[in-house]
Formats: sequence, structure tokens, C-alpha cells
Amino acid sequence: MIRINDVSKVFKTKAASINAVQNVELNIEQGEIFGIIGYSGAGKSTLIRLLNLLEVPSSGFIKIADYDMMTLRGKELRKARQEISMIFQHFNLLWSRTVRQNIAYPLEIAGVSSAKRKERVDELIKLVGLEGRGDAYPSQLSGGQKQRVGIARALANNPKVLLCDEATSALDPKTTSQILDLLYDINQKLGLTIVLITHEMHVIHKICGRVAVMEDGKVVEQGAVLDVFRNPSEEITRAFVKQITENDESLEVIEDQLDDANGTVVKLTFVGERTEKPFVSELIRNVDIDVNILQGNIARTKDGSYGTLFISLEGSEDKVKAALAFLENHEVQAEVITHG
Ligand SMILES: Nc1ncnc2c1ncn2[C@@H]1O[C@H](COP(=O)(O)OP(=O)(O)OP(=O)(O)O)[C@@H](O)[C@H]1O
Repeated sequence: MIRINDVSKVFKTKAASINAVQNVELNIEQGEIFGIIGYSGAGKSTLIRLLNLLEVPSSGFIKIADYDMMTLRGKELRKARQEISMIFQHFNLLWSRTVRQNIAYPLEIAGVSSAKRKERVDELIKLVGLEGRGDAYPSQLSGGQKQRVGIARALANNPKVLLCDEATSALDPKTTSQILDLLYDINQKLGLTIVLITHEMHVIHKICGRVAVMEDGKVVEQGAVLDVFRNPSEEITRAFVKQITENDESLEVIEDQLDDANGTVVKLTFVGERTEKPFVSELIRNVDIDVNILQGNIARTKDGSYGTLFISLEGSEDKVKAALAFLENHEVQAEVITHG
């Protein structure tokens, strides 16, 4: 659906040339939810804005559906943009228009008749869960409701692709979760291809199937979300994965407990089916060793679960060795943190 081939963007200012996006290669398939994650300044916004030509690439090729984006001008570009819609962090609503009028706006521009507009707006209001709020103004809505209007407006002309530019970054965790659920439902119902950018790993693991990690304008790693969780190859990716698996609070607890632990402290990482199985009780039964659970966390991704567990193994050196071997044989990654 989306082919990004050797795409770069250089911003030339009086003071310097900034390589905001460098030689990016990405293929995004029809109907997938693809996440792009990076810290501030990594180039995510620039990259997503290149997709609908809000920014023009300095070099490279972008193909979306049947459009060779680099060659589009005028009327053709406007038509392509109707099929590549976008939602924004700060919603970008028209404040003097009601919810209905905001949603109808792109339909007006596309020349849709008044009766058809009304029908379509009714459908969209239902789709995004804004029944009863059609005549409200944006200032009368919560953040989550404003983003629902943004989503309905973006979907008005039946786009093939929805670009989400930090769409949940201004929302609290509960509302973020509701908006992500809505995006996921829309993806499932309409088969819409969604590309989202974020600096938060929980957004990625909640709804994305694949992810690309950006740093200094480059895509440094990409793959299925579960694989990236299991085997992050870059330092920056490991840091993002830790946003989910080791929050600051959990590390503090572990550090306190490390000082007190008598045994060998081990960090276990397990993926997919393994998270469903009682391997700790199997370990205790098979190796006859004491296991003290210090801290645990399971993250559910769209395609399965990923978990980490910090345990302390208390027993003779041979027993500890046998326990580590048992874990390895049962597809649980074990990393010894300290020896007691
Ligand atoms: N219009 C512009 N003119 C000059 N430099 C720009 C412009 N837009 C972005 N940049 C620079 O390009 C780099 C990438 O910025 P970009 O906004 O794409 O990053 P980002 O990952 O989206 O970060 P953030 O989440 O903070 O927006 C930064 O160094 C930024 O200062």
C-alpha cells in the first residue's frame, strides 16, 4: 500500500542544513496498523508529513496505493490527499463550527450534496461514538471527544490511509486507551491502513502489528512488534521496550530488593504462549529450588503477550545452574542480574 524508497528530507535554514529524514526505506501493507516511534527530534513528524506531501521530500520515491506521490500536482494531489487522511495531536478543529459542521467540512470541499452530507455525517457520528453531541462546539468537548471529531472528519471521504500524528499525546491514559481502541475498531471494520507516530511504546504495543524505530532521521530498526519486544537489537529500542516492561517504580522496587536478596536474582523474559503457562511452578517442581518472585509485568500486544519477571533463586550452586538450564529449555530467556 505504501512504498517509501530511499526518502530524505533536508531543511535548509540560514544557519545550517538539517537532515530531518535520511534514506528511509519502509513498506507498509494494506490494512495494517504501522507504528513509527522515536524521541523528540527523531524525524517522525517530518516523515509522516512527507507521506501526504505536507512536506516535499528532498529525494527518494513515495508510492501510496496507485499514486506516485512525487509526480502529483494540483487537482491530482488534492484527490490523493482525500485518500490519505490525517489526524493531529491538537485536533486542528474549526472552533467556530459545530461537531457536525466540522465533520461535514471535507465533504463540502469535495462537492458532496447537502442531503448526502447529512447522511454521511450521521454515519460518522455513530461510528466514532459522538451521538447526541453533533450540535456542540469543540470548546464544549473533552479532549477525547475532540479527537473523535478529528477521526470522523478524517474518515469523511473514505480514505485508504489514515496518518496519525501523535494523535493521543495530548490525552490522559484512559482516554488514550479509548481512542486507540476506536482506531483499532475502525481498522478492523473498514480495513483502513493506519500509520501512526508516537514517542510512547504503550501506544505501539496496544494496536500496532509492526513498528519502525527512528533516531536522528534514520529508521534504525523495524519489525513485528512482538519480535522487537523479544529481541530489540538497538539500544534505543531496548529503552522503548523498557517503558513497558520496567517502569521506574518497578526498578526501584528491584533495586531495594537486590540489596536484601540472598539468592541469585534473574530477569526472565517470555513471549507469546509462554506467558500463559505456569512455568514457575514447573520450575519449582522440576528443580526443587526456592523461587522468590520480586517483580513482574506482562504487556499484551495485538499479536500476543510479552512479559518480564524478576525472581530470586535460592538454593545450591548446582540447583541454580539446573534452574537456568530448565528455563532455557522452556524458551524463557534468563539473564542473571546478581549472584547471592
Ligand atoms: N520546517 C522546519 N525547518 C527546519 N527544521 C525543521 C523543520 N521541521 C523540522 N525540523 C527539524 O527536523 C528535525 C526532525 O524534526 P521532527 O519534528 O520531524 O521530529 P519529531 O521526531 O517529530 O519530534 P517532535 O515529536 O518533537 O516533533 C528536528 O531537528 C527539527 O528541528
